[in-house]
Amino acid sequence: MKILVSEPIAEKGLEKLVQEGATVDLKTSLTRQELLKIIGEYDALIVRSNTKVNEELYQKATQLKVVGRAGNGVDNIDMDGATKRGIIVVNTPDSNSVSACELTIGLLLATCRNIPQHHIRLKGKVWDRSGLKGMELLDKTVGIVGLGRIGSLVATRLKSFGMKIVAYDPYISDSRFQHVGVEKKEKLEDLMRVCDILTVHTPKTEETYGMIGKEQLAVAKKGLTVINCARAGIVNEVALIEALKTKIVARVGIDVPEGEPEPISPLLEYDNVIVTPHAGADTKEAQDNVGVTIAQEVISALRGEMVPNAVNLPTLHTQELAAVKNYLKLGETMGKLYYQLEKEAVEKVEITYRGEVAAMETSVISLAILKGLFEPVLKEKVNYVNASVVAKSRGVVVTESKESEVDSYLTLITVKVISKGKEFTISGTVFGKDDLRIVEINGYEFDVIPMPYMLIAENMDKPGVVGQMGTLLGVAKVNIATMQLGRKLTDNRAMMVLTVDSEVSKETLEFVGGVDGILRVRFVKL
Ligand SMILES: NC(=O)c1ccc[n+]([C@@H]2O[C@H](COP(=O)([O-])OP(=O)(O)OC[C@H]3O[C@@H](n4cnc5c(N)ncnc54)[C@H](O)[C@@H]3O)[C@@H](O)[C@H]2O)c1
Ligand SMILES: O=C(O)[C@H](O)COP(=O)(O)O
Repeated sequence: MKILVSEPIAEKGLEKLVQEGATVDLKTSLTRQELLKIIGEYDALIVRSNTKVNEELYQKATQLKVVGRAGNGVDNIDMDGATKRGIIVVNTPDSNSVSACELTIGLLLATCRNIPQHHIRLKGKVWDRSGLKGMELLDKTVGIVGLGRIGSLVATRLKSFGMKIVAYDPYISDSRFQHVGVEKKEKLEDLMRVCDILTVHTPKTEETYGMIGKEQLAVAKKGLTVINCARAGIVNEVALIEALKTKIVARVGIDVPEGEPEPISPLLEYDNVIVTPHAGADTKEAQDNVGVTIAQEVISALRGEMVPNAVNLPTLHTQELAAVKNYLKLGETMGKLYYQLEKEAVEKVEITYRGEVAAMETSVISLAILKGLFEPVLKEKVNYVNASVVAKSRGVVVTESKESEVDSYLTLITVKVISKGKEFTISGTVFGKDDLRIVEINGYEFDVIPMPYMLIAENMDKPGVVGQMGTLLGVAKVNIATMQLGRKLTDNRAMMVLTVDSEVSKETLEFVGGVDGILRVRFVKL
């Protein structure tokens, strides 16, 4: 595992990567050209907000499997490009929210009380309070745009100043507004009309970029204070400067000015504009959190495990992930069996979830099944991120259905693979906490614990076949660990599933296949 860290992360995070056996190169002052020259050597890249992870980089990054964003915002990462190539993007969305919230409050207080301006005068040995009258927060209205993680933390803290809080966020439920104790505004303009202080906490997207512009500032109360601790450009800087000139806006506090990391924003020229150089997450606590979390996630992702904060995968919280973990293993195992038993190209995959598993986040289990299905033919080129893209590109139709009830088991997954009119089915279950079992293949019933090496044979249900097979394996020094037989009395046929302790050579397989009554036999590796 070779990992390039292109921006500073906490020592603890670097240590964790090394402890997990990775070779880590910390190179935080590479030029773009230098980065592009060496990126082809690495399995993973860890960045913050200054490294542009885009098409130009992906084209050179021939080994890249994981991009770790040591932080929250992923606006510097081309997500489609990553997904297309099966590159998993992980971030640490919760690890620095408190620090970003506290800087927002800090900027808000500093802005409303002119703290930096006072500081600069006094440092210059000038004792002069004139022209810097501040504004109290008590009884003022703050308008929060984006009531997510940071917006909610800001709301909670500002309540203790005796402020009235209103918020605009069309993408969250009314109950979330109630839970945070904030008045909901249906329209952004309604919020702009009533607030004394505006603070933005949305991600930077096509929709939010410039969302606070000329029109929105035109309806604002005169003397508005604007705080942006989210991303540059969510508040349009040209409109903001115009509003400063016309005194619609009285003060501004900004953590990320346009042009980052170059200090080129025209806002820097205004005395009533306070700026910080994207320092929201720069606390020891946040960086330690972020560093350790991203190290864990990148390692898990490189090992092919499902990660809670994978940005280009269905969102899973840690608890949900713990609940589906064994089903991911089971699904992948079931998927892996198909191309090792059958040679027909897959046309359709029908997945049915029954019982307990039907109540879980099954979309990721379906991805695990597809990953397992295509892995034997595409090797490392398929993973959780691109499994459904791979299926689609191969013309495979995937359907998912759920039934809450199931006979005989508490929980059951059945995968039906359809190709050229033929159907292949496999079912599996999880007993107790983590006891995986394959319980059906093509209508034959078993209770098999999947193991790394297995022999699966179809045979005539007649005396002597099993014995001869055992003898031949013994001669070839292949030790049989377990053996199970499933039979269909209707057609005199049976299926044998053997778990063995070592690989089975082609020659041995041919001998076994030649036994009278063996219809076909396959060696399966899981
Ligand atoms: N300054 C820093 O150092 C720093 C640190 C961490 C995060 N951030 C930034 O802070 C911002 C918020 O982060 P978060 O963790 O709270 O994100 P979040 O995803 O938890 O919350 C964002 C909220 O914005 C809402 N939203 C999206 N589009 C919207 C729109 N058009 N109008 C109104 N609301 C909209 C979403 O519904 C969501 O509730 C992000 O831009 C993030 O990159 C900055
Ligand atoms: O999105 C984030 O996590 C913050 O904006 C911090 O960005 P940074 O890691 O570049 O400091």
